[in-house]
Amino acid sequence: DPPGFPPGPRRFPIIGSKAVINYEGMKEMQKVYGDVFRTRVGSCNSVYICKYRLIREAFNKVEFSDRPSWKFIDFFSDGKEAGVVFRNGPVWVKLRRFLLRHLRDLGMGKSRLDDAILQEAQELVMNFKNHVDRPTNFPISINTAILNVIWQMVASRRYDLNDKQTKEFSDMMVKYQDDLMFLALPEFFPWLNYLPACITKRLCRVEQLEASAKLGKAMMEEVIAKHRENFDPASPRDLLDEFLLEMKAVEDSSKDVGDTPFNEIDLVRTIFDLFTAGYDTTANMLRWVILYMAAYPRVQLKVQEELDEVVPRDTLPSHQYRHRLSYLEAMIHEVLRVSSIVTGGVPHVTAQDTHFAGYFLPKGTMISGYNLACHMNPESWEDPEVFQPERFLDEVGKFIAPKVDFLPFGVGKRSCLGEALARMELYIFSAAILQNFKFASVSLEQPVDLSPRPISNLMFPKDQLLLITLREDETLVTRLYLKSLHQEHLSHRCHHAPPAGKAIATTSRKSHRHHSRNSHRHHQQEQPTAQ
Ligand code: HEM
Repeated sequence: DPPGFPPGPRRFPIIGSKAVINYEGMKEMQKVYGDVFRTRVGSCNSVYICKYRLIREAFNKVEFSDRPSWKFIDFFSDGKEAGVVFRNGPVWVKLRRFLLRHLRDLGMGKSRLDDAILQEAQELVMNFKNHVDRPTNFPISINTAILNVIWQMVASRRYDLNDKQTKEFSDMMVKYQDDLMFLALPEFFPWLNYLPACITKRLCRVEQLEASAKLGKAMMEEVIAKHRENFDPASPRDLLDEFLLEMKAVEDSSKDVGDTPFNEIDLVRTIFDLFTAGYDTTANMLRWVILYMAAYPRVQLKVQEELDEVVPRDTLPSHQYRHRLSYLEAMIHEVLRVSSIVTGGVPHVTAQDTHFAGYFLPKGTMISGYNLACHMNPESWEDPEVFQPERFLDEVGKFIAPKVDFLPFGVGKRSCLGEALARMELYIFSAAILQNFKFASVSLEQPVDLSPRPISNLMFPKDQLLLITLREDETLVTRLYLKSLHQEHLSHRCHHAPPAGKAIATTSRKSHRHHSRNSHRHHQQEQPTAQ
């Protein structure tokens, strides 16, 4: 390590050092080495920043805003640097600005895209009905709904839930992400390059990746070709049209426009980037929401009571209801916090030699803003391991947006481009399914498994069986049981709650709700019945 480099665990030749693989591992290293430390995988150093203030300070600086120039990342674009996620310099700046502007204009986080998401939510609810009353895995329709929202935004197109091509595409995206990790191996273990080519190829899953990339590219190219056929420069319909418009401007320009992202390769890769960045993340966040609701039935019930109070049962929860659904918003924030789905963020590298937090970081040092450390910081979050949506509510039950130690979408110049879209999707999809369904573990003997399935820097939930039931179909017995459970809970927390049995017989649904809505300030932690 160069002089002044952050400290870290002992390094060994070839393999590197102890790595951060989970929360406990991170905490242990933070305790020994401080908020900024180094690990080493093979021959690559990686610096972890584990304090919110420092992550924000670093990621707001240009010199911390580059991505690693990994050759394997450009596999999809035939080895050419392209797209937005792993792009650096002025071309990245141009492309990021273009995307942000048009995503905003297309209604990201506003009402226009709201309609597209509502349509998908309706389809999702219809599809979930096929999975009720028997143990089921997460319905695959979650993937299709999320894919369709991106397709609508990019190319005004949606696919049927049962469409064969969608299934192929969705499988390909998941497989591509998993396989890509293997292609990364020679980047960290350069000696692999000296093995016979056929062995390295097999080890790095090159053939599988080639097949996935071919399929992905063919689909993108088909969509682009169709768009070109009826492209009207006077009225761009979607992001793809806006991109074609920029490409035309570059072609028509008599001046030298310098390096530009507006060309065919960047177009295909940028669309692919939006899928890789926005599909698995959002789909798995929705799965986390479902799992946490199944594990914490009382939280689920409170979300549903609030929904019943604010949104008419026969109406889908469009964005106009959002500001009145404080508990739902708090629940989503709490799931974002505890799941910390993009745990280590997407890697950055230093663009030049730099000094930071008392250390020297040479150009090209890989930096990870470790958001899980912030999300579990006891200085900001009381009992951080406890799942408690109430922490995001003020004393009158109104949602309060967190100001520090909350960065599921990153922070600074490279922060998530699709944050507003992802938030809108999480809100509408969670509200729509919780309005209609109840989620539970299959049995008390088979509790919900909230331990993550870590894949590189991501924390995805594990596949598992769940029980989905229709809310309208709840038998009177279940309803009474749930009410008594709830009432019992209130009488534990809230001294003025009436005795459980009596409340069922005499309390009207409205006043019952009144108790539950006002009681969250008395609540401590809701114990999961299934955990
Ligand atoms: C719950 C869902 C999502 C989560 C948790 C999430 C999280 C993140 C995080 C942590 C980063 C890295 C920030 C950094 O490097 O400092 C990121 C980058 C990015 N995200 Fe998201 N994201 C989500 C959904 C989406 C969606 C729906 C889209 C768009 C369709 C999207 C597009 C992007 C892009 C393009 C980048 C790279 C930005 C750049 O390098 O300039 N994300 N996201």
